[in-house]
Amino acid sequence: MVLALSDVGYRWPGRAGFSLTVPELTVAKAESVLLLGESGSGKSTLLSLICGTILPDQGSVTIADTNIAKLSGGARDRFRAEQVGVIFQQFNLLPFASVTDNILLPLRFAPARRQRVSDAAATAATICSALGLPAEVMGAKATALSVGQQQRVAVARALIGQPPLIIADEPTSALDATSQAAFLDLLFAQTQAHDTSLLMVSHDPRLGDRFDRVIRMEDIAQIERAAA
Ligand SMILES: Nc1ncnc2c1ncn2[C@@H]1O[C@H](COP(=O)(O)OP(=O)(O)OP(=O)(O)O)[C@@H](O)[C@H]1O
Repeated sequence: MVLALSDVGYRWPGRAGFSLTVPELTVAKAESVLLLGESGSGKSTLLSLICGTILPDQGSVTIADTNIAKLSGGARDRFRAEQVGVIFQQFNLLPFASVTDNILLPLRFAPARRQRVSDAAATAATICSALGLPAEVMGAKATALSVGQQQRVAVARALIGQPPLIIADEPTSALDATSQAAFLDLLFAQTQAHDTSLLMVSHDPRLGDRFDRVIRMEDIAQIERAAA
């Protein structure tokens, strides 16, 4: 398994009203999984647990056979950079850095991932071209791009150096239906070419037929929500 959660429990510090429990969640190598859930059902909390930006109060989150809670903070940051490509809802690009520098950013913290890329700038350009980004934009600042182009840069940054797992948090929410379909075509072409596992979060069930498996927050997690 590329990703395995077992008996995970989490409560935000100081927020007694909300708790999330996930008995089991797995994603296999090369598998694509769509995770559906209502707003407030804990999807972002779950992704933070998977990325190791928060640690479970109980249970384990295992990526590529490593329990991420067992790593020290710095080692966990490096491990995440090596193993996980993340596409956030807001893309989180560095606004004043060039497109190329934004894409190469995760490699700075991930020597093994860096080693899979012999010529980093050329690889960034190849991925961008596969994602339909014109070569002229490579030197442009991220802020100069359209939303659709920024989204492709975020995808290229997640894909570079072939991390085994891609986590995507509502990456299509800013797009119309046609652009959504085109975006998923590009994303799947890349993940399938490299046997990359994909866990994507959305509230849109219409995306489901593109994925190997669709799961719902209410089926995999128990959420406790009490009035504050
Ligand atoms: N950083 C945080 N600190 C404290 N509480 C938080 C934090 N992030 C989320 N929560 C709380 O956790 C609960 C679940 O929120 P979460 O963002 O995980 O849900 P979601 O399914 O991702 O929602 P949405 O689809 O609206 O993004 C909410 O009660 C929220 O207030």
